[in-house]
Amino acid sequence: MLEVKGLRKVYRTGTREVEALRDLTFTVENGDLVCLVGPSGCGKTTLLRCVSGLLDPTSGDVRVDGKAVDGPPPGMAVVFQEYGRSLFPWMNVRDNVELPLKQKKVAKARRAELVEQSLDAVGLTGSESAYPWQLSGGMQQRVAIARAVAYEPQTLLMDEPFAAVDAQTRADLEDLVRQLWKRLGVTILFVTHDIDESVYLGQRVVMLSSSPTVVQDELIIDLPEARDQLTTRADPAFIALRTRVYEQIQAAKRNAGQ
Ligand SMILES: Nc1ncnc2c1ncn2[C@@H]1O[C@H](COP(=O)(O)OP(=O)(O)OP(=O)(O)O)[C@@H](O)[C@H]1O
Repeated sequence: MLEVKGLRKVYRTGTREVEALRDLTFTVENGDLVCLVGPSGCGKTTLLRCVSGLLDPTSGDVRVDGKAVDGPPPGMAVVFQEYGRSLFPWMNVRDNVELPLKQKKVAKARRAELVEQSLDAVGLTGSESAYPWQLSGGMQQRVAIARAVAYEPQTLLMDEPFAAVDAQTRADLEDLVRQLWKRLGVTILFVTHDIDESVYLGQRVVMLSSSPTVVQDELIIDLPEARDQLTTRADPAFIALRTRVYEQIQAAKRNAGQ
């Protein structure tokens, strides 16, 4: 279980202070797929950096299975928005996916197996020898997802991973995430500013206010487990849920303006 309790982050640069996160509390049960949605600049990246141990919070804490996070937790992998910057251009696809496994000291034969399986899972079998710059944006993001999946994480953090790809690729990648989640039983915390995406993907949506950020509301997404881009998005229940999330985000912006 991932627990975020009373998380606060104030950035201090010289005499300037920015209170990015004011007070965030929420939990993600093992095996859940939870989406965090909030307006631009509300501190989503800051939150993920605190959860993944890359940044120290000013106060509050993050626990994974009861243990306080102090540095990157071993069973966690992150997929960032900027795939162009997260893949090494001088390494081919195979080597990019294999690198974290080498760092984890996984034996060679097992590494080869994991690389093959994860590239197959994201539909990239045959692209092992290509370099990132020879691939489309959507394919590069698939490589980043394969790299995270090969690591066999218990928890996968995704920071607006599809913000930079076109709409059709985005829809394919959303379906890929749900498919991998079901197949691997991994816990996913997926951050997005896209309301429709949060409702389509999540079992639960945690809505954040504008900065300084608090949890505005949480919503259970009681849509059928089997989702597809056409029928789910046309379902009146989907439309009602997205309207609720939209209203909450608008309310959060109004409150911030006061
Ligand atoms: N290193 C830093 N130093 C000072 N302020 C920062 C730093 N990083 C982020 N901030 C500030 O903290 C706030 C939250 O930023 P953050 O990038 O976490 O938001 P976000 O929700 O991920 O943004 P976006 O939706 O645009 O990706 C912003 O006001 C930002 O300017």
